Amino acid sequence: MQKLIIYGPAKLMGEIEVEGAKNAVLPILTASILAENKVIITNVPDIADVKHTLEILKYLGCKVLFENNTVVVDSRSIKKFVIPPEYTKLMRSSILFMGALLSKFKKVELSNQTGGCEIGQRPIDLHILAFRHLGIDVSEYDSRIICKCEKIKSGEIFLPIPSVGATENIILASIFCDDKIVIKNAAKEPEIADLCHFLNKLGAKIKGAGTHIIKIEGVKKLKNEEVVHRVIPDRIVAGTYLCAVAACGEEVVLRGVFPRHLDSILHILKSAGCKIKESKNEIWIKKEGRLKGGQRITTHYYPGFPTDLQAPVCSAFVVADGVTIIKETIFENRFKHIPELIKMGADIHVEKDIAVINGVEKLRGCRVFARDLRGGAALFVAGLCAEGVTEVFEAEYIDRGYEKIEEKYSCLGAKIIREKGE
Ligand SMILES: CC(=O)N[C@H]1[C@@H](OP(=O)(O)OP(=O)(O)OC[C@H]2O[C@@H](n3ccc(=O)[nH]c3=O)[C@H](O)[C@@H]2O)O[C@H](CO)[C@@H](O)[C@@H]1O
Ligand SMILES: C=C(OP(=O)(O)O)C(=O)O
Repeated sequence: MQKLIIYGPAKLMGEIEVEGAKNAVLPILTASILAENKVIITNVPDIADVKHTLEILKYLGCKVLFENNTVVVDSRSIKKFVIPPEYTKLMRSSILFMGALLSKFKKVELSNQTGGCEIGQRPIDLHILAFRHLGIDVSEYDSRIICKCEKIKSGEIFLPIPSVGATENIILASIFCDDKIVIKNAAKEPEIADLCHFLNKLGAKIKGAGTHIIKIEGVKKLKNEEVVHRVIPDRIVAGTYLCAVAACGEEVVLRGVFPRHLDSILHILKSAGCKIKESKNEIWIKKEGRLKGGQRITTHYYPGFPTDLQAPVCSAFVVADGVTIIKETIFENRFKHIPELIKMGADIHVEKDIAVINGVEKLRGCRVFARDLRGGAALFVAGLCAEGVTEVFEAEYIDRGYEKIEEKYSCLGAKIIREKGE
């Protein structure tokens, strides 16, 4: 078990380059099995979920190289369309191989036991309903899902919830459809636009990505040429840096970010007293004194406040002056960081999906356990601003989505070491 030992309180100063987005690179790597030639993907974060995806690609028969944040995938040798549970269990987004393998082979078989963090029930009913609507025969036996079809039929799909994963799976399954597929109430997250941008480079015909209506015109074949694609910056990693500066104070410049992807968190932190300036690819943040409470934060689909930043922002407002209310509307079980924050001295009351935070002057370091990725990041942020030593156990959760977190925050002046835990 990995643990991060943080010697707080830290003042964060300096400049940092934000890594590529986990939630964009995972579907893009999955989509790379469709390419007719090599793909070169740059700005790939060196995180556990990327390594797991590469393991699946290799298992399927792809040739894969990962060096210096660049992945080269050659899927011309891909042979398999069945993914065993030991691979799907590695992470949640293994479910996206359903759509990609269906496009490739018109059949796919995988375990419905996908891994990742337990933050809610996370059913895949909308993925399956949509597949059936496209003429795909979907059956489930012994926790395995088997999908097959002769062709992908045209049509319109209305998603009752703008699910990110369902939107991506439908897109991946649709690129060779017999005419046109329209997804209504599609998810608008920037990572979906990045996936579609990549697929269009490969030769797909997708319009409307980033809006609620996505139109896919089926193509017979993709282009046989090498494609290079740079993954968009990780808005959640960037948002976590912003929360850390808001919690600890001082002055940081985030480089290589898209500020427009971060509007919701920037708005909240500005209202809470942080000084922030944005330019095309940079955000400057300065925080002096205590953050102002009094904020009402409700998670929502993009461009609303992201559920993935709910835990990190919670750690920032734990030490704010005043009461802050956070409502989690996307996942049922995403407050697992709160009992750990309370151990550190936070004053938080949870009633169903609402957390009421009475800001305290300071936190004190102690032993805490990460229970999921973003909850782990929240404990890391809390450890940075706490007095004394915080040990964050089960740091493997954090490693799913943050590249070398201790090294990056050390560059900003924090004192952190990583150790094998007990
Ligand atoms: C790899 C990736 O990109 N993960 C992100 C993706 O997860 P993921 O794609 O799993 O999230 P979804 O947008 O699908 O889930 C949103 C809500 O819809 C529900 N739902 C979803 C599908 C379905 O078939 N039925 C159903 O009821 C889920 O339980 C959840 O309550 O979007 C989430 C919401 O922004 C983020 O927290 C995750 O970081
Ligand atoms: C919940 C997350 O990821 P995943 O959907 O991969 O579990 C996340 O990135 O916060």
